[in-house]
Amino acid sequence: MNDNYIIEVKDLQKIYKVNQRDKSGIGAAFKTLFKRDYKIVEAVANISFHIQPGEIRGFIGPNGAGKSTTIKILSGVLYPSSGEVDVMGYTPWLDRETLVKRIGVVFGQKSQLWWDLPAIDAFHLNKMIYEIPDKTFKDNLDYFISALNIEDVVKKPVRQLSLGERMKCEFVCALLHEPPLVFLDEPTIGLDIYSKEAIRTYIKKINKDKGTTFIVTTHDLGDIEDLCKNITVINNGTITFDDSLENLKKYFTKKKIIDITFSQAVDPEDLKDYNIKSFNDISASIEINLEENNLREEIYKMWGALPVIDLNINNISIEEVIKSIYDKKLSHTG
Ligand SMILES: Nc1ncnc2c1ncn2[C@@H]1O[C@H](COP(=O)(O)OP(=O)(O)OP(=O)(O)O)[C@@H](O)[C@H]1O
Repeated sequence: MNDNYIIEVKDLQKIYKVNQRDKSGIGAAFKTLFKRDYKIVEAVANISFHIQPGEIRGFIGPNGAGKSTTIKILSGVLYPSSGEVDVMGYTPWLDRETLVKRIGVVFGQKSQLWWDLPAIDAFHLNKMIYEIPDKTFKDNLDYFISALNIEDVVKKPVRQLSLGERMKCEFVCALLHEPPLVFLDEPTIGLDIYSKEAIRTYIKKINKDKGTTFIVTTHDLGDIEDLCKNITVINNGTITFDDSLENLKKYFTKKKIIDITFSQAVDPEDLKDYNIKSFNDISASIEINLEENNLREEIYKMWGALPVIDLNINNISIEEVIKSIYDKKLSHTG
């Protein structure tokens, strides 16, 4: 496989065989003891992609798209049904023990810390598990404590920490053994905007200082916009977009959203010639395609024909952009 990539995935497929029962109840349960019906779920359908060292890659998709299944295969937790995967020279499901020492995982919704113990104790436990040399452990601990400003935080029992403080400790726990590759699963879920911003700042700092590659799985598009240069979108088990965020946005610079407020209720019939994104009698959001329409003319036309009191011209939001990929209105692999 290609030495320039930290992860290379070729034609990866994962099929789950799910036990099916037509009816509920004891009778149906008894019947399945003798005759089982199975349904095949193709969670990952022959996907291929690669990631370069030092990237912060967004790996996103709607619920049930196949993200967790793919990440579990990449981290050696699951066997695939077919395909090839190379993670830092290892085949994850065959070399799990070695690979585990070279990767880190942070789950926004699952803690690796011990509830009743201070985080510093969990860090020392990880030192033993990962056989981190004394000096590396001390240097990394000093680096993270100072970078994340958690000198006092690490000494308190985890149950007394705020979610933001706990997340910082989760990061330290996952990174003390200096893994070159870290999987982040919803790293900012439940955090307030300041803590989200702080966590994103630390991810970027660690990526810059240590060259750590991060794979970020998230439904928070703020994480993607702030952190990731490249994104891979998976939907129904297939990759529908795999390129830079910049190229993704380029598709949409030809479109503008006009948010209009009316002085009185408007009949939706009066807007029938427009591509309406939302409408509620006294306000509307209208999408204008600049390749087909002249923005200036459209605005003059609206102003003349409708009781407009306020009007704002906006770019398409990242949410709209990603939604159009999820809705399969756009697919592209770079
Ligand atoms: N152990 C399993 N057995 C059977 N089907 C499974 C199993 N794990 C996942 N699936 C199915 O595979 C598909 C992909 O699931 P997966 O958990 O990978 O999605 P996801 O993108 O991580 O979703 P979410 O954002 O909701 O976590 C779904 O249809 C799911 O129901």
